[in-house]
Amino acid sequence: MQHDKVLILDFGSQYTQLIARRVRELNIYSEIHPFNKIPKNVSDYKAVILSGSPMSVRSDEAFHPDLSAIRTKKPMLAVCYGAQYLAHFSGGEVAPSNTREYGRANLSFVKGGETFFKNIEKGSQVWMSHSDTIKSLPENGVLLASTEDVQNAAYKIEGEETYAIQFHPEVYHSTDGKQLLENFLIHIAKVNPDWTPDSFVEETVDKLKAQIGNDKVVLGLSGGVDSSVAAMLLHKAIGENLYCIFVNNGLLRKNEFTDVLEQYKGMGLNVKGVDASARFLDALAGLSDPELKRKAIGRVFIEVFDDEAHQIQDVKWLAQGTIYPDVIESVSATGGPSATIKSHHNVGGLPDFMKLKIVEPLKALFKDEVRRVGASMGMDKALLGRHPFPGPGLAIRILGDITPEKVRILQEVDAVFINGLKKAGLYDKVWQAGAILLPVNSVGVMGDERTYEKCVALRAVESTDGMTADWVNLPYEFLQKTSNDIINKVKGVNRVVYDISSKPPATIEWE
Ligand SMILES: Nc1ncnc2c1ncn2[C@@H]1O[C@H](COP(=O)(O)OP(=O)(O)OP(=O)(O)O)[C@@H](O)[C@H]1O
Ligand SMILES: O=c1[nH]c(=O)c2[nH+]cn([C@@H]3O[C@H](COP(=O)(O)O)[C@@H](O)[C@H]3O)c2[nH]1
Ligand SMILES: NC(=O)CC[C@H](N)C(=O)O
Ligand SMILES: [Mg+2]
Repeated sequence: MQHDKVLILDFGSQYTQLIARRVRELNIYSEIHPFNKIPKNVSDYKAVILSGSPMSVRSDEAFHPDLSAIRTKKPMLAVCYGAQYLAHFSGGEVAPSNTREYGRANLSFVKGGETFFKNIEKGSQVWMSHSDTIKSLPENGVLLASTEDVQNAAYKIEGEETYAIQFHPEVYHSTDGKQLLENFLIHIAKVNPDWTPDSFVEETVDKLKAQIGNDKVVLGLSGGVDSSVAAMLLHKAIGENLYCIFVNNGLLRKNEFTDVLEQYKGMGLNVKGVDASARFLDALAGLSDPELKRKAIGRVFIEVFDDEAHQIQDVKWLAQGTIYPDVIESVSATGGPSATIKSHHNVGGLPDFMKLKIVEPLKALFKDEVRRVGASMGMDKALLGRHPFPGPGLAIRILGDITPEKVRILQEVDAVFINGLKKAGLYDKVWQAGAILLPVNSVGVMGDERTYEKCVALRAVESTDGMTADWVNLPYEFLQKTSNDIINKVKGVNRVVYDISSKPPATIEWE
């Protein structure tokens, strides 16, 4: 059966895959292509979406593809850079904006009677991430919506099925984003929502069987959602030939090594715990640059997996629970032009000395999709509900260099915070939480004595996919009690602060 297809042209936005994923939620099939490789058969697509970009249209190197095969021939939706692009090169004006426009905004004006804004009202929350702004609309531009700071937040071109928006409908925090995509794709472009993906589990297990055959696979298992779901998929595909390795990198949460090993009992998986704390801490000694720390950790992980693979013998594959956000923030996914934000420890390829091939069955999915895949395999709710915890662990929450004493302090602080959330019934209302040890000492007074001790920050965010996030409005009473508990129980800390930054412009982790 032939499905209607949507073409997404990638200008390197962090969110391009998120556009594809929102489209997928509407049961519509889409393909992402780099902006400079527009497919020849454009007529096969029912609609085109232009993504955002780290590039500025005002730059000499601005991405400037020839869209004549698309414009006026196909319904087109231009997002952020796309919207600026249409304005800048067609008689409008784009300029650097006076104030930085990142994060939440609300529509203060919505033109009535427009299918594009069907079921979306004035006041609707939209998410911004840009530093250029559209000063004047292109030729035949008609204003469709504004926010308080952005006059030209949405426009269409009269006489065409061309729409442009400055905000990002693909991110979860644009509350009517999905509705807007539905309005454009289904009601304007008349795309048939007939693409229900075949059961991901069934399809993936078949693919894994064909790919791996009778080979042996080593899998990095972390206790987290992604690697556990990847392990279950591989277990279904290759059974006994899957060897799971859980590494203690010395940067786990308090008691996590034993707790996690305990949790896997009874799941039918073959799991081995490897304590490599000393190796990791040695590799990190003296490093304080975030990227150098991440790369050192990535390297030691691979060394440990490699050693284990040699012991098992004849291992051909290394499996990881890598998911899409790990990939997009580390490298440019479609060979396109996105910026590296931070190097996730599990991405970036294998060193030459290691001969294992990589298998990553969840690489195209987002966290909440992974959770749904896990649920469809009947996995434990508590495991699936666990907050994400980064592979480099506390190393990227101890700003600056790492010492065993700093790890101890942060493990204690983190345990007070996380156990407190659980006790207060708040854990499941938060997407991810943790504590950060700042490289700052401040003066305090305890029992009439002067102290000069560490400051910790608490971070709790809500998100669906980790790509955008907002800080959680934790009750004051809870923050008050947690702060007291931390300062009273954890020696070496005399000050607690709460992080109130959204992503973007901040990230969830501090490094
Ligand atoms: N301590 C560890 N031991 C072995 N492998 C690990 C460890 N930590 C991370 N990994 C590997 O790195 C991958 C990425 O880690 P990441 O934290 O993003 O995912 P996760 O731990 O599976 O899930 P979650 O995001 O819910 O914590 C994991 O899927 C796993 O393959
Ligand atoms: O396995 C991982 N290896 C990493 O190197 C890494 N860096 C960030 N994260 C997790 O990714 C999500 C987004 O984090 P950021 O907003 O800090 O980029 C959050 O859930 C982070 O905890 C990592 N996970
Ligand atoms: N997210 C985007 O597409 C940003 C576009 C452009 N780089 C800006 O900063 O305005
Ligand atoms: Mg993890």
